Amino acid sequence: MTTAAAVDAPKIHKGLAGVVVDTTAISKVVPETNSLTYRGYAVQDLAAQCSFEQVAYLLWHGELPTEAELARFTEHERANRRTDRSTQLLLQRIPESCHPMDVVRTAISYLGSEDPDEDLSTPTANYEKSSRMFAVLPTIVAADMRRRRGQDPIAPSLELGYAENFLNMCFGEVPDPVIVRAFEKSMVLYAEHSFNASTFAARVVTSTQSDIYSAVTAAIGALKGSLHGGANEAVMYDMIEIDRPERAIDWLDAKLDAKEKVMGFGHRVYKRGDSRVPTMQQALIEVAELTGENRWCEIYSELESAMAERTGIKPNLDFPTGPAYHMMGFDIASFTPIFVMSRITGWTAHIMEQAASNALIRPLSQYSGTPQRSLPV
Ligand SMILES: CC(=O)SCCNC(=O)CCNC(=O)[C@H](O)C(C)(C)COP(=O)(O)OP(=O)(O)OC[C@H]1O[C@@H](n2cnc3c(N)ncnc32)[C@H](O)[C@@H]1OP(=O)(O)O
Ligand SMILES: O=C([O-])CC(=O)C(=O)O
Repeated sequence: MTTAAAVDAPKIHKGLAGVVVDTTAISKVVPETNSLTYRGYAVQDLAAQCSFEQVAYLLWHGELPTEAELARFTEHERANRRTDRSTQLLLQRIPESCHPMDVVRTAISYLGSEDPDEDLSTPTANYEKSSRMFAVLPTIVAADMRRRRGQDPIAPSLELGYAENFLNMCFGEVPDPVIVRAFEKSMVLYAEHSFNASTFAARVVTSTQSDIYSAVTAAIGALKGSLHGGANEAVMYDMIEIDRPERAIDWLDAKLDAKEKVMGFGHRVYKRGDSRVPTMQQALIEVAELTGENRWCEIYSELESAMAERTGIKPNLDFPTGPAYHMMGFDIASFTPIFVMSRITGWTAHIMEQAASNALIRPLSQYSGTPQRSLPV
């Protein structure tokens, strides 16, 4: 028999799964057709044909830039790459024992505290702040990676494009064009993905009329977790633990028997595979062919097919990106900060969209605690 209380009980959408909370004109994820578009363009086409600067412009403006618009955009981006002295000193003081995601989170928070117009949230002000964060983040991530290696930072170049400049600041040279293109594709693929957890965190903060730096800081915190952006690091640690392709299946079975999550697999929205994986998997293969290191691709294939056989669960974007970044030469702990460098575009596009059509985000909960009672006398 259904009780009156059960009839009245609201349906709980744990983790907001399946709940549509707002509209967005920035990107569209269609799990049924395995497609993802940014402002109407298929992400695969953007990854194949566009620079990351063009995609950033597209996400913010809704249209791809003309040549003249791109020239102005690029000039502005390059002019904003440098960190100031006080940011450099701050970055040197953050303990190396902390995760590099803590460094980018702190750096963005500090940028906010330095901005005399921190609380100015007009569309123009927010666009300017977004552009600055976009331009300066690679300098911060590269300097932190080098610091942990005991190396001095390399100043940004005004001559190089976004991807080449970042790689140069990390490694002291621009690597082979295969690496540059694979890296740039990863930037395009990571840039935007509708109401994922970190973007939603940014929108929640924005909805209270807080400032853009606070919203991005919250988003960085959300991305750090291993169920979200942190998975790209976890994938590589797992692959290193597996070590050899012939050990992959036993490793996987032990994980599944222990009811542990296999990092880099599964997705809240895609249940038939992540639309971005084929493009990134191809980039991974190209990087492996260049470096001559087949081990990670072999472990990849073993895990992918055994996971499909045992659970039907497919890889997400973090699965090919982890080993690709490793072979490009990045330190594993910097993988998620690199994701931040890309997703700053999507986050800030959403922050501006939320601010332009705001409603405080405040869902309801159903109380499950002790019924009301009196204080002891
Ligand atoms: C860029 C990104 O953020 S992509 C996501 C990166 N995150 C990861 O790779 C972490 C590993 N994956 C996961 O934890 C999950 O797939 C998530 C969190 C991403 C999405 O999961 P949800 O939609 O919340 O589904 P949920 O976690 O409830 O899983 C549903 C079922 O599939 C299983 N499952 C889902 N993903 C995995 C996985 N990676 N390994 C093992 N089992 C899994 C769950 O155990 C659960 O099984 P059950 O019904 O028997 O309990
Ligand atoms: O959409 C999600 O839930 C996670 C994801 O793939 C992303 O943020 O790129």
